[in-house]
Amino acid sequence: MRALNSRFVLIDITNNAASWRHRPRHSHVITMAQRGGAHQQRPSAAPLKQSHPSILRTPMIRKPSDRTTSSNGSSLDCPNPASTSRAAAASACTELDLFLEMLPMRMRGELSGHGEIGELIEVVMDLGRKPLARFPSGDWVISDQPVKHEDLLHSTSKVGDFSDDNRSGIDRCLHRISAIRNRKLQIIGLTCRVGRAVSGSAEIIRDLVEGGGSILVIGPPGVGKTTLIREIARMLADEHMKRVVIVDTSNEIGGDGDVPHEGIGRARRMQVPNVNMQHNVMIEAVENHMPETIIIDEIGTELEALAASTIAQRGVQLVGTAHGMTIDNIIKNPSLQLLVGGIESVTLGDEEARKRKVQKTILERKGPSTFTCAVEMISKTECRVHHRLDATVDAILAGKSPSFEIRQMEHEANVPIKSTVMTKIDHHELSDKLFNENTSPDADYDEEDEQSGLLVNEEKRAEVDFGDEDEYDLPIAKKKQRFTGSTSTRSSPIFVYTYKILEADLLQVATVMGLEDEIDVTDDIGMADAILASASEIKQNPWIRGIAKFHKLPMFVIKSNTMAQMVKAVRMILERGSHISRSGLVNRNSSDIEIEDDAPKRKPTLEEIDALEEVRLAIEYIVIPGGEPVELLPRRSEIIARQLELVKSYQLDAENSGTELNPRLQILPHRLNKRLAPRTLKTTSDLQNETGSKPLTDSSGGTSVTRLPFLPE
Ligand SMILES: Nc1ncnc2c1ncn2[C@@H]1O[C@H](COP(=O)(O)OP(=O)(O)OP(=O)(O)O)[C@@H](O)[C@H]1O
Repeated sequence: MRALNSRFVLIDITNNAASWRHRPRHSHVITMAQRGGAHQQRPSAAPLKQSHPSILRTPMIRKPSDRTTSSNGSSLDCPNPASTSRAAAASACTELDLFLEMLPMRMRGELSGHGEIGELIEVVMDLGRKPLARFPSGDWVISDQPVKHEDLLHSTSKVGDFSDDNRSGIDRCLHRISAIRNRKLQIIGLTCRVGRAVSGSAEIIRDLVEGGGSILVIGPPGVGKTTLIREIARMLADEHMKRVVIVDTSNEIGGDGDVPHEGIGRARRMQVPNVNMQHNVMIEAVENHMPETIIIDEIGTELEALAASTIAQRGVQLVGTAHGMTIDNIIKNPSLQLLVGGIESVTLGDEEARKRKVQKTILERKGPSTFTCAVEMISKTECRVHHRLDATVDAILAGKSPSFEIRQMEHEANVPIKSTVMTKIDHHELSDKLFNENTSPDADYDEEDEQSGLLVNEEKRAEVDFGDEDEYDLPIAKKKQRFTGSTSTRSSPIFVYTYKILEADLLQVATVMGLEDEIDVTDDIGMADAILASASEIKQNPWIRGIAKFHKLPMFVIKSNTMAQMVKAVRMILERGSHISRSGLVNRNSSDIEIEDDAPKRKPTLEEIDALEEVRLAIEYIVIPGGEPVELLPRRSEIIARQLELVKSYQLDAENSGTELNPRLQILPHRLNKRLAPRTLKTTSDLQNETGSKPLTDSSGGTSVTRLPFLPE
């Protein structure tokens, strides 16, 4: 079993992997042999190695007459689409051959001999740079000769017109060719992605697809979202005889050209003339073509989210994708919030707040979420399933841990092999959970599993995970530079090795503080300048201290993974790193450097807690992600002073927007001066004297404020 994070309770619902190897009812993996006809196996003489057995392809018919000679005398494996009709070429060659043919001759020769050519993901051609091929195993330099204008011209001449989103394709193929232009709009770079219909790729969520609910697929670029929903379209149209309409904004699901690719089966495809019209076409699909299911790739704007919610309200099953790592990203994205029902801040009465045991100002879901369930794609063969999206959103907004199921699939056979139901919980909740609960985190789930024919392990087992990987993490790009800086003038950032703290959170905080060039993360402890860990993890795993000692690294410890603590940690790490050498960063007394809470030493009153929580929620859910100001409730002046401290600890600005008798803060989406000035905490009278209704200046006295950058989706 793979190592899991200690913040999860893991209940393995499979006794062994074999119990999941049986297919869900009615399901079968469609292989090329089973589908026959157009999906027959490639003749063994085919020149290109294709390692994935379930990739749909047109049959390879190779006759001597098919071989053509290019202008430079080279022999090609496929007929030249320019000399025959594109449709004929498509049926006579594999799509990969057509893809390779689009590349300049010198690159084609090198690339087609590569051992992993069947798994090629992308070819990247940037003017004046060496052309690169991206494989699952990593990037590969195709040629030492830099890309020339002629190379780009050759490739663009082989593809269709570029639409306003700078994307194009090859007729009846699923490849996506994306252009980068210079300021004169000339093409100076191309990203050529190999598109494939991967039969069986939707087996991992077959039960959700067949269940008829709307499904939101989330994942980072390139993880396989489009491939998954293409297969869902085919599955629903061909196996379940549903009326499926695909709104194909970039022709990526159904391929380029007017006749859609066979990978979508009987599903119909509507093209979108202009990316800004995607939402119109979504509504048109429902109004004109009586679909039972609508498939839509890349819901990215508020209008598209609105159209999706309209479609869902009309009882049509919706399968859509959005960029983002987790549902939390969608909640924090103001354009996409609607997909999860929208969010509002609600102020409860004293009585209600006491009854619910929550602070007075809480965040709540505004309405029903557009999608029934959500799938967070971790990789092409692994995903997290949130069976009830609204319950997940409610849990996140209430600061609780959502329940989800992790599913894995055998790569080659596209057969689901493992499923685990998980709840992410805090350590102090852990022991209660382990000893007081004998039930699954989601009691309804057992029933559903049994109904859907999944074998459920009788002895559901709760485990604490002590592995290295955070299941809720997704990998991010990490720089691998060694810090060799001497003293005050370090040119490279300080590298932090985080332990059980999301690297993305740390980077996000650094970006918000404008310090992204000064601090970075590394997963190589040998390269790190400091370790940042959470106190609860260190309690669980005291050996981390040994590692820190061995590498002579200072260890900064935060008590909770809040943004405010992270801001303080960044500041402290940089303060220490900015004026001392690497050896100076060593924590000589080898004790942890604790990041103190901003909270007062005395026990805070309920009113204070309520007021500070109001600030935290407003900043983390509205001001930072939405870039909007938030006006807080009127408070007593001492409390406002505490709120202001907290606002400033996020490096944000605030103004007094109330009256003298009824002061209240408005948090502004401006960040304070980037310089690491010591914090000066203002008293309430300072606040009233200084601000009136004007924005507060920061401690450096500067009044110019820059707009807070939007956080990545
Ligand atoms: N199950 C799979 N097996 C093999 N290859 C796959 C699979 N899923 C996707 N791929 C390949 O991975 C690449 C990226 O896939 P895809 O375009 O579906 O990703 P995406 O998440 O939609 O990306 P983006 O968000 O950038 O549009 C493609 O080359 C595709 O052929």
